[in-house]
Amino acid sequence: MTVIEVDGMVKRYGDTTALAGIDLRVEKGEILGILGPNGAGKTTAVECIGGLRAPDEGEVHVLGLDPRRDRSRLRPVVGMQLQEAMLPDDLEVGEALSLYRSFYREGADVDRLIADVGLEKKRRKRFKELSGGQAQRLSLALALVGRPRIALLDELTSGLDPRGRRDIWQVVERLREDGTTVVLVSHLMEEVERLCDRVVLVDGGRVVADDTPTGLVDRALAPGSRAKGATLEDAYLALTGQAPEPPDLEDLEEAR
Ligand SMILES: Nc1ncnc2c1ncn2[C@@H]1O[C@H](COP(=O)(O)OP(=O)(O)OP(=O)(O)O)[C@@H](O)[C@H]1O
Repeated sequence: MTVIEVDGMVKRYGDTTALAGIDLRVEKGEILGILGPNGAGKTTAVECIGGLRAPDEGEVHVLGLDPRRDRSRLRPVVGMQLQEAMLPDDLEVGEALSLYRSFYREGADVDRLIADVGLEKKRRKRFKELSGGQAQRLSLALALVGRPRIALLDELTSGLDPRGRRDIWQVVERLREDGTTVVLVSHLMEEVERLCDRVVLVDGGRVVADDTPTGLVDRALAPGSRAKGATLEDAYLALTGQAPEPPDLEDLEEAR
């Protein structure tokens, strides 16, 4: 079952075309990674899917509904982790989660969620006292507190230490076991290789590749490259035109 359908999505900010016609499908229970250089349009795409922004052109459907027009119907089933959570400065971690939990008829166990994201010792800390990584963990917990059927996670683990990253990967793996559909934006190839069933590579506001992580390596590089140790990062750099230029043979000859 297709839960997210995007057709020809265009978004402009003044003179800047952030999305130049994006098509995207996400199936139920799938973990889709969105990769791409800074400014490629990843956050804009996720914000349009989550109903925070309206595309200028094209169609977006989530569970067959319009994310903006049907926002109140989608709110209980779509959880969004944003790059920057906005909470009152003095709200404590435990209070914020209990408050958000109260918005949902059925939701996560707050104590369990706090433990899962590694915030047990910060339960009584106010939002303004959290470090960047702690605020990031809280924003993920807030996205998941209503046990959403679809989780939109923007830069899931950026700013987290290696331990924190692994904690959060386990949280996402549990979402997979529960059948939650996940869209995650990431710059970490290790994260995408570990978690994602499929990767959409966005560059310049367009989808330039859509494949499994291993399929992407095969597609981007010469046959047999994977056996020789080529990685998703190599494929990413090749597909986005960021791979280092191979040395010019004539220059090498001259240097000898
Ligand atoms: N609110 C805004 N007003 C004007 N321009 C914007 C706005 N938000 C994004 N843009 C521009 O739209 C383009 C896409 O930005 P977006 O944040 O979607 O990219 P991204 O792929 O998520 O980047 P990053 O990896 O740096 O987070 C960029 O050129 C950016 O400067």
